[in-house]
Amino acid sequence: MALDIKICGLKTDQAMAAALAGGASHVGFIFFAKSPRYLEPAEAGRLREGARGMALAVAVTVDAGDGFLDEIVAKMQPDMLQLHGSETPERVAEVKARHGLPVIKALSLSEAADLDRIRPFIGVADRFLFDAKRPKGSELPGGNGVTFDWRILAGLDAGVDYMLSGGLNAANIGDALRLANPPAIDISSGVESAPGVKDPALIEQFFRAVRAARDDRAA
Ligand SMILES: O=C(O)c1ccccc1NCC(=O)[C@H](O)[C@H](O)COP(=O)(O)O
Repeated sequence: MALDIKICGLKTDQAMAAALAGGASHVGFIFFAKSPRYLEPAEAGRLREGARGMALAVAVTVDAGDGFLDEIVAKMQPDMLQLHGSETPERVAEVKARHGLPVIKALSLSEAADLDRIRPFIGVADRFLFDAKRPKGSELPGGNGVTFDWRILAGLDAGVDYMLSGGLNAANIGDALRLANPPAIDISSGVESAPGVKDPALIEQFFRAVRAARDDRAA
């Protein structure tokens, strides 16, 4: 089974080049002003050009209004939108209809009961991104480098398409793939040398770890 890999929070040509060289299927850009990964839509538009035809460009927003979404779509031309706030199923449907783009809905999980929150979005969101809950004191809904108990995904209805996210890195990706067997994975701070600073060497190391884990499973 193919594994989609999203490298999120890209800000530089060097990090983009490393993500594409490793085989990223998705590249993500953050439009949340408090994030150290924030990019202006026009700059994200410039960077995403380098990925055209190689990886899908994802615009990550948090409870964004129509005006900001319109600007992002016009200046960046994303292939997908990731809604990473407290958007309702109705808002997800509205955003999809307004922009005609597939939507990834991010949901934070910490216990099996949280899986119930997925149900109202089924048939509305095109894909889910399951992340950890934000730690106390963090202003960021994502990009916190925190994992959740991947074993709760065993209770997920078959056929729910999702990206496993939250605190992944080269050291734990083997366990994550073994325990959850996700169709897609997403990583941000695990390939950074400091908040918001992607490290091409860490990106390369992550892809190597993914390949090694998959080779082990195939053997
Ligand atoms: O990364 C951010 O700064 C961010 C800020 C606001 C909303 C979402 C954000 N990130 C979204 C992502 O898809 C991250 O890749 C995801 O949360 C995992 O991050 P990490 O735990 O650092 O790998």
